[in-house]
Amino acid sequence: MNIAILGFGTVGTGVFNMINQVHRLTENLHVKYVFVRENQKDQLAESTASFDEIINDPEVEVVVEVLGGLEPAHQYILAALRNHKHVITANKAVIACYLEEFTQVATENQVHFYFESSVGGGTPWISEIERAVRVDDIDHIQGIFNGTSNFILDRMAQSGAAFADVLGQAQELGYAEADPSADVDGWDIANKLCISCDIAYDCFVSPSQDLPVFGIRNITAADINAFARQGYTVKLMGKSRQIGDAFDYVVEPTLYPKNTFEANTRENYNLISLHGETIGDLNFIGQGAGQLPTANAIIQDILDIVQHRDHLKRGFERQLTFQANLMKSDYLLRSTINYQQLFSNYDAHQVGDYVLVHQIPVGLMHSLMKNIQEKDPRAWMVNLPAESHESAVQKVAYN
Ligand SMILES: NC(=O)C1=CN([C@@H]2O[C@H](COP(=O)(O)OP(=O)(O)OC[C@H]3O[C@@H](n4cnc5c(N)ncnc54)[C@H](OP(=O)(O)O)[C@@H]3O)[C@@H](O)[C@H]2O)C=CC1
Ligand SMILES: N[C@@H](CC=O)C(=O)O
Repeated sequence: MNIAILGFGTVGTGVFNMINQVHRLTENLHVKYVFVRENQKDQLAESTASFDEIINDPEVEVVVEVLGGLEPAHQYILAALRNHKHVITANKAVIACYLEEFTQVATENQVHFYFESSVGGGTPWISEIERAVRVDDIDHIQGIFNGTSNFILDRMAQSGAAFADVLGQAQELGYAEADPSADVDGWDIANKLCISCDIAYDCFVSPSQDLPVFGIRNITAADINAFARQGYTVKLMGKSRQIGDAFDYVVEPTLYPKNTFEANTRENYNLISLHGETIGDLNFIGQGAGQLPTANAIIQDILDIVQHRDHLKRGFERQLTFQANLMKSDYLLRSTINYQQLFSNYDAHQVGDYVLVHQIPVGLMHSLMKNIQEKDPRAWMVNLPAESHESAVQKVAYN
């Protein structure tokens, strides 16, 4: 099978090397083209800077898109599908925006559009949601979906290193996005959560700036230490619940006691979970970022095409309504501004360096936080899930 790889960065290089060096089922795979920028076209025998050469070559059956970003990735994927090439991509930003369109164009042209590596890196997550929904309605998705932010939080907690230094290490290791603000501000998780909801709920969820998304840019060593001293760990989580015809969706730092799976998810690993009616909770752990785990998942998709293992096709026909305030929760907020008036309708009081806000609707807390950050850009908040709550509040806030 002839393959073209679009992009020769961290992931593209990994796919190229694995196909050429790892001879198990990959021995019948052949990389015919590697699409690069004009000034890099002499890099390899397979390099080309002409996308047209690739899509007009009838010998190319599979196009692997690992350029990143929205354009030209979006147009290249559509052109490849329309030229009857199967497309595999790790690019969650473009999938989150255009999955509905890609699915439709792939179906019209009788080719496959596969994207296992886009969520969870090497962790088999998309394929397991697809299996789960054959039997169950999934009503809850939650997880550590971003390797870079988990690496940063873990290294800061373990070694006391500064945020900027650890981010630099994540970039050197190939975990971070080209623009790492997507990793630290939560938007990479937002994209991954959209894709997961699309498949789990069969309802296309478009990423938008209105979604409640809050990251770890403002976390300090003092925050991490305050929680760690009492046995709690901060994780940047993506969460969604579906209740009746409504669903919610949130990305936020969250506090976990040290004996939980979440607190023990280290380095660049992801821990992603779903809840189904009959299966109960299912947890998946694996490397969520990095060259070889991601390339591995891409090659699994290629082999699914070779072996005619068709993935689930979703029509995105369900009409679910997004409700930012579907759930209430407790938050610890650190800010220099006077919060009294903002939280006057809620039980909110100062405990140590933080304000504890009880049982506030999640979407409302996020929109109030946006207001707070207009006056205090360094403000930060962390969610306290019910299961962490009792002991966390008492220990963290009062010590
Ligand atoms: N790294 C990881 O762990 C994971 C990454 N992903 C996703 O995989 C994709 C690729 O990531 P990664 O390999 O890390 O990113 P890189 O930035 O390392 O690689 C992207 C490559 O594509 C090139 N490129 C971008 N635009 C063009 C263009 N228009 N024409 C030619 N070449 C272009 C870049 O060149 P230049 O540098 O000159 O811009 C770069 O060499 C992204 O969508 C990412 O989100 C998914 C899972 C894990
Ligand atoms: N930047 C992403 C790469 C994988 O999706 C991450 O850190 O998780």
